Amino acid sequence: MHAHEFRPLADTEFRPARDLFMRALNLPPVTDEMWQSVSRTSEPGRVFGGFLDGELAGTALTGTSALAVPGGAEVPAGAVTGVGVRADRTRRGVLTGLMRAQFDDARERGEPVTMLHASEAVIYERFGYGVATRSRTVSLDRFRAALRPDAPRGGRIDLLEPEAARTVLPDVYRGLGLVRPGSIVRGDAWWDMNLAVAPRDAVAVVHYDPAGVPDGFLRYEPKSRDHRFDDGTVTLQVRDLVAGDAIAAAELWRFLFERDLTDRIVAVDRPLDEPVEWLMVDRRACRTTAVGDDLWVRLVDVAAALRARTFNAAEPVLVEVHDRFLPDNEGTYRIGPEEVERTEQRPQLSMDVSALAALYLGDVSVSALAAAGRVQVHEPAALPGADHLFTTDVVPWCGTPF
Ligand SMILES: CC(=O)SCCNC(=O)CCNC(=O)[C@H](O)C(C)(C)COP(=O)(O)OP(=O)(O)OC[C@H]1O[C@@H](n2cnc3c(N)ncnc32)[C@H](O)[C@@H]1OP(=O)(O)O
Repeated sequence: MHAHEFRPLADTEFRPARDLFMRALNLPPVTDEMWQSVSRTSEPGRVFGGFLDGELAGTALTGTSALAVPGGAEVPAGAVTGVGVRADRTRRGVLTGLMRAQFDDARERGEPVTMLHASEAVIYERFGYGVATRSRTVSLDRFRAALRPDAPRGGRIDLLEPEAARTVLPDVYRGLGLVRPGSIVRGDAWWDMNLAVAPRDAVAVVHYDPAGVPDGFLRYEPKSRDHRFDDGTVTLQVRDLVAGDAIAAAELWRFLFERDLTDRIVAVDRPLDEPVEWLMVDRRACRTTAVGDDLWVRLVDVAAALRARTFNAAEPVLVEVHDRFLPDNEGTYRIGPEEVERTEQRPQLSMDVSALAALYLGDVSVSALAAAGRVQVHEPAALPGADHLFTTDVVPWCGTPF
């Protein structure tokens, strides 16, 4: 038996922890130069170490952020990342202890929610996480990708000088506000790291409305193949496109479609309902090549998390929540537009807290989870009302890797 210990790491331990994480992902340790940009993501008190017999065996860190929920509130939320356990120390409960340390810390800080992007889909459900947003990858044939004449038009687009991206883009993102449920606050450390890891040929552009106010931006990287060895096609890889309205979005796509020396545009992490095809003369020039789970959410404090979002007008529904990892969340909740309260009444529905997390931002319906056996229905008449309560008019989307 090993002696387990879990604690926040001291500043001097941040870099060894980062190297351990990189090795767990089969990546090389960070260089001194990279550490300059990455180190700020290690917030004092929020980098956790898991020790076996006194030796660092695993790590996980939380970034301080906030999550937009249905109704528009921004809920304080811990962004969990940097999770890794030494390959020779896995399956000894190190991740389990790190998760518990993170949830305790989130509760102490009054964060009712934690969130992450998962390396594998089978890791986090046991800790109560559920898939709360999904995203798609689109691939566009640039030579067929003309916009329809009735596509929204307006404003102007400016290229950013590479050095200006770090100062301009955070302000533009902040100015837009969190554009959908599922969008998250990007702190300074996030921008430091993301711009530092971008390749040197990365391009950023900003869209301005007719009054000169920035209302959207885009970052992409041209990937060219050398025509002496193969067909020499060039793909623009779009990593970040956030727009405040339909005009900015259409203009940013137009900018991509009109790029010279470009054969293909591939955009990752896009909202499922983004109307790119509807903007195009030839909608088949846009193919969805992947749809995947995006943001995983954990309701660390179920009542506080549910109270932070709005629900549609409908009769309250009585939901029994199972939570093996954080059992003080267990119980029956009356969930309605006016109140979320614990109750001793008999539940109409039962579900694991991971299923409730999947419902939280409106990405999936209660009925769909019931059909999959993830929600147990004791009173079938309650199901349509529960669907209506949780439904949102906007498809949730995160769009921020971390
Ligand atoms: C948010 C992010 O940062 S995502 C990045 C996650 N990191 C990685 O994928 C790096 C490579 N993998 C690793 O470092 C480790 O294998 C981890 C972190 C995934 C798991 O760490 P471990 O210390 O082995 O987990 P731990 O021993 O606490 O396992 C808890 C349970 O989860 C299960 N489990 C853990 N990882 C996996 C997995 N990848 N696939 C299936 N089951 C898993 C264990 O079998 C165990 O089950 P049990 O309780 O029924 O026995």
